[in-house]
Amino acid sequence: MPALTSQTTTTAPPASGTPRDIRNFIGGDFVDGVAGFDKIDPVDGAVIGRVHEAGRHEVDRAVAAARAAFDGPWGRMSVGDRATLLRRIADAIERRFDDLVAAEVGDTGKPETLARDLDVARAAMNFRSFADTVASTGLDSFLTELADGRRALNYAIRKPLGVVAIIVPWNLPLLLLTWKLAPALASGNTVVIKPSEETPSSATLLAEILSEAGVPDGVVNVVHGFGEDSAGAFLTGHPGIDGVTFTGETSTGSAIMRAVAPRVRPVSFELGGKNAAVVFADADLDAAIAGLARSTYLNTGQVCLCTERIYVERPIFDEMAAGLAEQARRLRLGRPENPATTTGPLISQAHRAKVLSYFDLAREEGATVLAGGGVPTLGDGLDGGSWIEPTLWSGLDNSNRAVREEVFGPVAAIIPFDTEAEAIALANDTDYGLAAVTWTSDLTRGHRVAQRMRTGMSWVNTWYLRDLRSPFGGMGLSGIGREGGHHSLEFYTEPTNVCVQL
Ligand SMILES: NC(=O)C1=CN([C@@H]2O[C@H](COP(=O)(O)OP(=O)(O)OC[C@H]3O[C@@H](n4cnc5c(N)ncnc54)[C@H](O)[C@@H]3O)[C@@H](O)[C@H]2O)C=CC1
Ligand SMILES: O=C(O)/C=C/C=C(\O)C(=O)O
Repeated sequence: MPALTSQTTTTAPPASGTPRDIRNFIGGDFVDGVAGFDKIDPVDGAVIGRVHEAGRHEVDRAVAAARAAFDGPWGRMSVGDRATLLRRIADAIERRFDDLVAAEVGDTGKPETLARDLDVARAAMNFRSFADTVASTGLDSFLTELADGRRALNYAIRKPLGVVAIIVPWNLPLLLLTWKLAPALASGNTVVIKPSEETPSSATLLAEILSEAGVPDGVVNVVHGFGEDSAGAFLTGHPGIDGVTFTGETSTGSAIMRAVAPRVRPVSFELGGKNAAVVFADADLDAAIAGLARSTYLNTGQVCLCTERIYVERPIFDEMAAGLAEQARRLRLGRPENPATTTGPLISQAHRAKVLSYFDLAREEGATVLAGGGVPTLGDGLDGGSWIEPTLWSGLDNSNRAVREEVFGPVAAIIPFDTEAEAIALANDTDYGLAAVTWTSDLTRGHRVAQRMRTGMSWVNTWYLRDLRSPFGGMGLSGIGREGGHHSLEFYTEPTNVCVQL
C-alpha cells in the first residue's frame, strides 16, 4: 500500500462512511507511516480506518523521543506530582468516555454496554488505582547494627527502568494498555506503545487525551503496525528499550524474549491460558450456570481468563450441561449499539478461521456439540462480519487437542469427574497456569481446592472479580511476573539500596 500523506489529526471524526486516518504519535505529534493498512469492522466487514504503519525510522524516532523526555524534567518529577497527573488523566478519560467507547466498539465490535462497563471504566480506574499505589507503597529500610558497634541505615529507593515498550493485544485494548501505562508512568518511565494492528483507535485517542491532561511531549508515544518484520519487532529489538511489558499469545512472548535476550532486558508477560472451572455437586447450581456462562462467553470468549474446560461432579453433570447449553443459546448476537446485545463478533475473519478450525477438530476428536458449533446467519447487513455461535462440547477428555490448546473463542468442553483429587488433577493437567474457578457451597473445600490449583489466580464462586492491588498473572506457559498494585511497581522500577554509616 502506498504511504499515507493526509495531515488531519488521527481522531478527527470522518465524514460518514469515510475511513478514519489513524496515525502514529511521536514526541507529541501525529506522524505518518511508511505504509498503511485497513482496519476492518468485525461487525460487518466494512473498512473503517486506514492505519499508518510505522517503519524502523518511526520506531527509532519514538524511542528517541521517549529517551529525551526521560532525560528531561519528567525524570525529575516528584512521586506526588506524578500521582496528581495520573488522577488528572483519569478525569480526562471520563470527559472523553463516549469517544473512547466509540473507538473501542468500532475496532472490536463488542457490545457498547460491555465497552462502557468494563473497558473504558477500567481505564480510568487503572490510573486512579496506581496513583494511590505509588503514593502509598514504601520500600525496605533497616537499622543495621554490626558486631563491632557500628550502625548504619540501609534504605531502598526506586528508580524508573527508563524507556519501556508496551505491546498489547486486541481483546481488551484500552483496559490492557492502561493497566500497563498507568504503573509505568506512576514509576517515572517513558513509553513507546505498540497497540494491536486490529485495534489501533483507542490507543491513538488516548494519546490525544494524555496530551490534553498535561503529559509532556515524548513521555507517551504510539507506533502502529504488525509484529514480525514490523513495528512490534522493530520496537522489542531496539537497543534503546529498557524493558518490555506484553500481553498476548505465548508464542509471541517467546519471540519477544528472543528479541531482548542479547541485551538482557526485563520482561513482564501475561500470556495465554486454558483455564479450568471445577463444579462440585454441592454448588448453587443456578449461580454456577450463570457464572460459567459469563466466564465462557464474556467478550465472545476473548479474555485470557475465560474458562475453556469445565469439570463437573458426575451427579450434576447432565443438569449443568443442559443449563449451560441453554445459556449459550440465549445469548443475543447483534449490533453493538443495541442494548439487548450480549455478544459481539470475533475480532477478525482470521481469528474466526482459527476458532472454526477447533470446532472441526473437536468434532473429529469425537465431541458432541451441545450448543452452537458454527457460523450464525444474522442478516441485517451483518453477514460480512466475523460472527460465530457460542458453543459447548461434551464427549471430550484431557487427551484431546481441543481440550489442551487455547482456542480464545466462545467455547468450552464440559467433562465429568468423580472425586476432588481427580478434579484437581484434571484442572492442573495443562502447560498453562493462568486462572481457575471452583464452584462449591463448602467454603473449606473452596479454599482447599483453590489453593491447590496450579494457577496465578484462583476464584471461588465467582470469576473475574478484580481488586487492582492483588497479584495478576500466570505460571507455566501463561507468563512471567505479576501485575497489580506494588507488583507492577516492582517491574517498572529498579530498587537501589543506599547504605549510610551513622
Ligand atoms: N490476552 C491474550 O491472552 C490474547 C491471546 N491471543 C491469542 O493469540 C492469537 C493470535 O492473536 P494475535 O493478535 O496475533 O496475538 P499476538 O500475541 O501475536 O499479538 C499481540 C500483540 O503483539 C504484537 N506482536 C506480534 N508478534 C510480535 C513480535 N514478534 N514482536 C513484537 N510484537 C509482536 C502484535 O502486533 C500485537 O500488538 C489469537 O488467536 C489468540 O488465540 C490474542 C490476543 C490476546
Ligand atoms: O482485568 C485485567 O486486568 C485483565 C484482564 C484480561 C487479560 O489480561 C487478557 O485477556 O489478556
